[in-house]
Amino acid sequence: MSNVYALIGGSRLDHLSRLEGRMIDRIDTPYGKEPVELTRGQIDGLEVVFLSRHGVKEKKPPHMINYRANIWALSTFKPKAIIALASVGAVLVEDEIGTVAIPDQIIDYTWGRETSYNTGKESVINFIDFTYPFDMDLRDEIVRMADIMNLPIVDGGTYAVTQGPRLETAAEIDRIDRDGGHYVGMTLMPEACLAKELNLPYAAICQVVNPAAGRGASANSVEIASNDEELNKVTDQCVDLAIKTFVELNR
Ligand SMILES: CSC[C@H]1O[C@H](OP(=O)(O)O)[C@H](O)[C@@H]1O
Ligand code: HPA
Repeated sequence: MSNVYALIGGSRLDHLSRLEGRMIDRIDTPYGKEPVELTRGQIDGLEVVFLSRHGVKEKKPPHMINYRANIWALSTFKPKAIIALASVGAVLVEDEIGTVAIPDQIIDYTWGRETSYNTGKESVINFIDFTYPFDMDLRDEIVRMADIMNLPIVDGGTYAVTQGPRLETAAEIDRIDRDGGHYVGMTLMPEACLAKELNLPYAAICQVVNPAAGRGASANSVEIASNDEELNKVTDQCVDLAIKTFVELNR
């Protein structure tokens, strides 16, 4: 098989209509009975495997996603890079709805999730270096491609991962702000550290869909409606940015 690149779609993208020669794989993993459904195909001559993080038919809320199975299933294709799309709330008021950010740091506030492939039965524990949670070369490539595409993005920022599925309180967002968080979402952990344990270059493209709790006009202004044209346009731009980055990496 030629080089394969992996795209993870989040709450705003559960299928990739641009895939040609589409094939569906259901991958069994050691991490639960349910196989992980992946879609494979070509875009611009490139082999792409697509994962809908929340599932295909049944939608798993962020705290119930089987992250270990998802990343394991992707790893069976030995992807050269994984780009994850994620919707976020903006902690800072200057980051308006529609802002695209390429985060470079993570603060993890989740609990009770399976965060490792270490089982306690191995003779060697895999203590990964997680100083820089995203693959910096892949991040740089995404940022460079956004520049070539003339797509405005925020280069960097800290993604705070909350447990969900409830949204945060205003005080929790104030705390995240004091801690140095810029974007808030519920899914990039443990996705990022599991990818790192398996040595898979992983980076994220985040799309702001609402001001975080207490930072916007309304109490709960999460806007994930799939019929919102402006937001859909930005999601398409994020997909385009990911695919063009893959094409560039493959040159
Ligand atoms: C009401 S927030 C919805 C959902 O959006 C984000 O998911 P994803 O990263 O898959 O786009 C967020 O983390 C929540 O899970
Ligand atoms: N909080 C947590 N996750 C989110 C948000 C939010 O405000 N918006 C989109 N995903």
